[in-house]
Amino acid sequence: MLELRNITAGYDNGTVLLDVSLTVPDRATVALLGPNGAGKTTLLRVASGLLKPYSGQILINGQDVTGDPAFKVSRKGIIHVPEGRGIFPSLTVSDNILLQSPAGQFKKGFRTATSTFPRLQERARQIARTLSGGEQQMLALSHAYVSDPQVVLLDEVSMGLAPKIVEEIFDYLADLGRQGVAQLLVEQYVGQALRMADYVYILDRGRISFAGEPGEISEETIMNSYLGSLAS
Ligand SMILES: Nc1ncnc2c1ncn2[C@@H]1O[C@H](COP(=O)(O)OP(=O)(O)OP(=O)(O)O)[C@@H](O)[C@H]1O
Repeated sequence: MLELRNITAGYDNGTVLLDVSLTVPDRATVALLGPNGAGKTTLLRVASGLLKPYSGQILINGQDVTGDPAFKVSRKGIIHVPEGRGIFPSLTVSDNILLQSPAGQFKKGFRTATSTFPRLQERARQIARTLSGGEQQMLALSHAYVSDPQVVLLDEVSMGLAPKIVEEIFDYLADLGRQGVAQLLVEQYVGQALRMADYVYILDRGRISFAGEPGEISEETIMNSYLGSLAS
């Protein structure tokens, strides 16, 4: 279980998150929604140890990891698939999978990645930057399969992809969920996120404005709240 407790965080030019608390229970899919600039990416960066919060705590299975660097947080089972895919564009597919795999487990990692995403097998020697957008996203997502994580933080993994590929990517996320991997999902496709999620949080200007189950809120209410946020 991943818990963020009363997180306040930001950058040199100002505070972005104000007293944010959020829990990702074991095996659950949690959607983190909100308008542009609300602080969703910042929250994922705090959760993965990339950004140290000003105050508040980050706990993994009850253990306080606040202030731990990202590599230590990832060793505890929190994998971050960042906005913009987070692959090494000038390396081959195979080398990217090598870097995603736990130390000494490349062969197993490669088998897992290519049985999940057969297209990566065909393109193993290809330089990652030359893959299609969908294939690059599959390569980014393979990190979540090969490293046997507890929780995957997914930042707009559907961004910039054709609708058919987006559907395919969501199928992979559903599959990952069935394997028992918990997910914290930042997503622009609100309807799809609501269908997949066990719990939903809405972030508005750095504060949680809603926390509950998907059945408690409609897509329309969420979209209207985005517009309200932009108008004010
Ligand atoms: N590295 C940074 N340095 C300074 N300010 C930043 C940095 N990254 C983000 N911000 C600012 O923090 C605020 C929240 O940004 P963040 O990317 O977390 O929002 P978001 O909800 O993910 O937005 P979007 O949906 O547009 O991706 C914005 O005002 C942004 O300009």
